[in-house]
Amino acid sequence: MSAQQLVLRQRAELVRTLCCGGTSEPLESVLDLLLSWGAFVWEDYLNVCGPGKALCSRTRELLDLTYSKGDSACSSLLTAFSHVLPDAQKNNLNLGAFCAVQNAQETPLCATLTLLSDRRVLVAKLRNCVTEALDVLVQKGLLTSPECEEIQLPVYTASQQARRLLDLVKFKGEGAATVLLQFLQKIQITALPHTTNEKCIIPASVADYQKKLCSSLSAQSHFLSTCSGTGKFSLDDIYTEGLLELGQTCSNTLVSLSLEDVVGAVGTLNVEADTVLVSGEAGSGKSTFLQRLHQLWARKTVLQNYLLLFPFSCRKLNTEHRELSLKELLFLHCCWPDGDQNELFQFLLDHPHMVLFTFDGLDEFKQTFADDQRHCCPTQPAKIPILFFNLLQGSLLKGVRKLVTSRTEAVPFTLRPYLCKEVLLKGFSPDGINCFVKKHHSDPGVASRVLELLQSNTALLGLCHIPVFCWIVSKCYKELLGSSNTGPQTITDVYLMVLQHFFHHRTSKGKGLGKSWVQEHCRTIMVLGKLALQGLEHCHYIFSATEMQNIGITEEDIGKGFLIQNQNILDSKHYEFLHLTIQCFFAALFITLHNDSNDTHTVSKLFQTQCRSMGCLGICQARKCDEPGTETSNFQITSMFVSGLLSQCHHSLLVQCCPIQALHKKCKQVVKCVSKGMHNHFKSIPRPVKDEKKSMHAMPDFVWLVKCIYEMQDSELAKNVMARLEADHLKLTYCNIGPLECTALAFVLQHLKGPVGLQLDSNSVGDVGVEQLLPCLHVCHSLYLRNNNITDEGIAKLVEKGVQCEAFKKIALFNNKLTDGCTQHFSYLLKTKQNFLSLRLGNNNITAAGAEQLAEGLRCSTSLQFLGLWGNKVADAGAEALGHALEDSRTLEWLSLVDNGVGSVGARALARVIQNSTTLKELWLNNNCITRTGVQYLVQALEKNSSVTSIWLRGNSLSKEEVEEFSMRESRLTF
Ligand SMILES: Nc1ncnc2c1ncn2[C@@H]1O[C@H](COP(=O)(O)OP(=O)(O)OP(=O)(O)O)[C@@H](O)[C@H]1O
Repeated sequence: MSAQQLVLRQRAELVRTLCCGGTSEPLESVLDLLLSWGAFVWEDYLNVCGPGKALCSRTRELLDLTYSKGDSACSSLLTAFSHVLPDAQKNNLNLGAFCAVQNAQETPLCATLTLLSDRRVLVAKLRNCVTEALDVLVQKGLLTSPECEEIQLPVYTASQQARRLLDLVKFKGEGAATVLLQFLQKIQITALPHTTNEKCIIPASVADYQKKLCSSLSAQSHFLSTCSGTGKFSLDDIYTEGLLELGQTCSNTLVSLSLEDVVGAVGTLNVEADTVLVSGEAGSGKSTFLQRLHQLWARKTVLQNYLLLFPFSCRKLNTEHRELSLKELLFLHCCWPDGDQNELFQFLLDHPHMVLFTFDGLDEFKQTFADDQRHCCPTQPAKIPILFFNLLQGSLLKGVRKLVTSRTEAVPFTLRPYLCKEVLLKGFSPDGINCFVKKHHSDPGVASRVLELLQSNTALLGLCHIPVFCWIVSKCYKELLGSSNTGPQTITDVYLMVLQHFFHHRTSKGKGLGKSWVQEHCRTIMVLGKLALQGLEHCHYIFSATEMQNIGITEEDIGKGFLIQNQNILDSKHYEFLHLTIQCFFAALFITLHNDSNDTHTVSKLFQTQCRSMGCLGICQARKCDEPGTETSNFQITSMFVSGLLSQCHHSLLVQCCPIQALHKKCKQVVKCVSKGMHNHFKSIPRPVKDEKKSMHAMPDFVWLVKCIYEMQDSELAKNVMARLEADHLKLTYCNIGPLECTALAFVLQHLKGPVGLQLDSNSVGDVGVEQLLPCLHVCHSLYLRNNNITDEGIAKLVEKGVQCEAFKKIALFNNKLTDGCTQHFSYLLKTKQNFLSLRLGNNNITAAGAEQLAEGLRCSTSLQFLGLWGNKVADAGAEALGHALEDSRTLEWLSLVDNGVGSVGARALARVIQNSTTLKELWLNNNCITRTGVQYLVQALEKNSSVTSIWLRGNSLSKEEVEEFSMRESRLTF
C-alpha cells in the first residue's frame, strides 16, 4: 500500500494518536522532522501552526497538507511518526517501512540551514539551556532583552521556547545562527536535565537548609506515620516493598520499578511535564511509600540529584486558609530556613532541576484540580489551591520535579496533560505479604501460624495484598488464631475485627469483652461515627478538640485508640482517624445504626450514583460536579461497609445497638439500590454491531456494586442481579482488579445465566486472584488474563478446575510470568479437554523444553484451533517438537511462533504441518532467523496446500533479492 493510502486510511487513528496526550509536543516534533527533511517548507509549518487553532485542527491540517503533497511527503510523515511515537502507540498503527528520507539530505552549507536540518536534535539540546543560550546571544548584541522575555514566556514549554529561539535566530541570519551553534557545540549537553550540575556552587545558606531539611525529614519519617497510634513501628523495621508499575507501559513487559525509577526518567510519556503521579487504591501504601522516599533521601541513600526535597501533605494544605506566596508556602509548610531566605529562594528559582516536591493525597485536597487560573509569579501571594495547581502544571517553578500521590479513581481527567507519567502502586506481592507478616511478628512461631492461616483462607489472603488489610490482619492475629469459625471473608469482617480488637485492648485490665460488646461501646461508636460521617461529607479529615467536644467525644472515647493526634499541626491538638478507611468504617457504622424515623433516605442517598457527583448526602460542594474525588472514593468504601454491616450474618451483633426492624429496612434499601444500580448499568450496554457479540464494558462503578454484593454475602441478590445481564462478553480491562476484586467477581458472576467471555487484561489478578476466580470458571467460555503477573502456580490451579468446566474453551495469557513449568498443565488440558479451542501464551518465558511438553498435549488434541506462542524462546528444537505434534491436526487454523529464535530447521518441521493441513489459514513467523533454505521448505509445502492464506515472514534472515524472488514465487508469503 502506498504511503498516501496509509495516511488516508488511518486518518482517524493518526489524529487520535497525536492528540491523545493533550500536549502539542508530539505534533511539533513531527513538524520538526518534516522541516528538517525538506518535506515541509517554512510556509507549510506556519500554515499548520497558525495561532489559536486547537490541537486536533492542527493535526488534521498537517495530514491534509501532507496528503496533498503526494506520496513522498506522506512517507516522510509516516517516518516522522515512527520516530516520535513511543512503541506502545506505534503498535496500533501501520507506519510502513519508509525510512530512507532523512538520509537523502545533504550536509547543509550554512549555519541557518543547519538550524533547519538538525532541528529536532537542536530542540532537544536547547530545551535544557535556553536561558544560557539567550545570555550569550544578548551579550553579543544579537538579541534584545524584550526578545528574550518574549521567548521565555511561562506559557511555553521548554521545547517550545527552544523552537521559538531557533526560529528567531534563523531570521536574524548567519551571524546569530553561527553563535548559537557554537554555543551548543561547546556545552555538549547530553545528560538529562534531572542530574545535578557538578559545576553548580552551593551557597552556605542552601547547604545549611539542606541539613535542616534532612534532619527534620529523618525525624518525621523514623516511625511509620499512618496507623501509628497503634504501637510504634520504626519504618526501617516494618517497611516492605510494594509493587510499583508503570501506568501505561511502553513495551509489552511488566516492569516493577525501583524507588529511583519512580521519580526518574523511566516510562516518561510527556517530557514537557514535571509531575509524576503515584496512584493506588485506599490503603495500598501511598503515604507509606512517600514516607520511605523521604527517609531514604534524608539519609542520602537515594535521589541525590535532588539537593532539596519539600514534602507536602494535602490534608494539611486543606487547613491553610491564608493567601501565601510560594516562598511562604515552602518555608511555612515544610521547613523554616535559619539563614538568608532570599538567597535560598533565589537558588531554588535558578536551579529548579535540583528540587523535588512531594504532595501526599491529592485526592484528599478539597478542591479538584483545575488549570483555568494562571499564577506564574513566585513572590506574589495567592490562595493555596492556585499555588498548588500552578506548581503541578509547571506555570510556577517550571522544572521542579513533583511527585503526587492519589487514589486511582480520584485522579481528575484535567490533570492528565500535566503528568509526565503515572506509576501504579499495587500493594504487596505474595512475597511481600510473607515479608510483612514476618516483620510484624518478632516471634517466628506466630508469624508462621498467621501465614498458615492466610493460606487456608484465600479470601483473606486476597485482601492482604492491600497493605492496610495486611496490617489489620497482623494486628488482630490473636482474634484470628483464636477464632473457631472460618475467619473473616469480607472487608467488613476485617474491620469489625479491628473494632473488637481495639475495644478489647483498651478496656480496663482484666475485663474482657462480653458478647454484648457492641452494646457496651455503642455510645463511643455513635459519636465517632457521627464525627467520621460529618468529616467525609465535608472532605474533612483533621478535627479540632472543639469540634470533637461539640459532638460529645470524650477523652475516654479518644483513649480507645481510633483517633490519633495529627503530627503536622503543632500549635493546638488536632486529631485524625488512624486511617481514612477507618473513618469510612465509622461513618458506615453510624449510617447503619442511627435510628431516626425522620431519616429514611440516608442509605439510598449514599448509593445514588448521581449523588456522588452532586456531593454525597447533599453536602460535599467544594469539588466540581463532573469530577470524581475522594468523597466518591470514600463514599464508595463507606457504602461497601454499610452493605457488609447490613449483611444477615452481622444482624445478631448490631441488634445490640439498633432495632432489628430498622436493620431489615435498611438492608432492603441497600438491596434495592444495588439492584437498581446494576440494572441501570446493564441498560447502558450498547446494542451489538452486526456480526459482533454483545459486549459490556464494565465501568469502575460496576466493580464497586459487585463488591457491595459480596460484602452483603447475599447469593440471592447476586442471582437476581445476574439474571438480568444479557451480554456475551464482559470487558474489565484496566479496572484495578486485584485478588480481592476477583473474589467478589466470582461470587457474583457464578450466577450468570450462560457462559461469557471474561476479559480481565491489564489488571493485577496474580495467582491468588486466579484461584479466587475459579468459582465462576464454569460460566466463562473464554478467559483473557493478559498482563496480570500470573505464574505457573496459578496455571496449575486454573487447569485443574478448567478441565472440569465444559464451557471453558479459550484462554489468553499474553505477557505474564509463565515458564516451562506451566506447559505440563496445558498439555494435560489439551489431552483431557477435547473441546478446547484457543491457547495463547505469547510473551512469556517458554523454551524448547516447554514446547516439547506442550507438544505431547497437542498431539492428542482434536479441537485446538488457535495456538499463540509469540515472543517466547522455543527455538528450532521447540518448533520441531510443535511441528511434529501438529502434523496430523485436523483443527488448527492459526499458529504464531513470531520472535522465537526459529531457524530453517524449525521451518522444515512447520512445512510438514502446512503440507498435511486442510484447516491451517495463517502461520506467523515474523522476527525469527529463517534463511533461504527454510523458506524453500515452506514454499514447497504451500504447493500442496490450499487452505493457508498467509505466512508472515518479516524480519528473517533473507536478503532483499531473496525476498523479491520468493514474493514472486508465492503470493501467500508476506515479507
Ligand atoms: N510498604 C509498606 N510496608 C509496610 N507497611 C505498609 C506499607 N504500605 C502500607 N503499609 C501499611 O498499610 C497502612 C496504610 O498505608 P497508607 O496509609 O500508606 O495507604 P494509602 O495508600 O496512603 O491509603 P489512603 O489512600 O487511604 O490514604 C500503613 O499504616 C501500614 O500499616
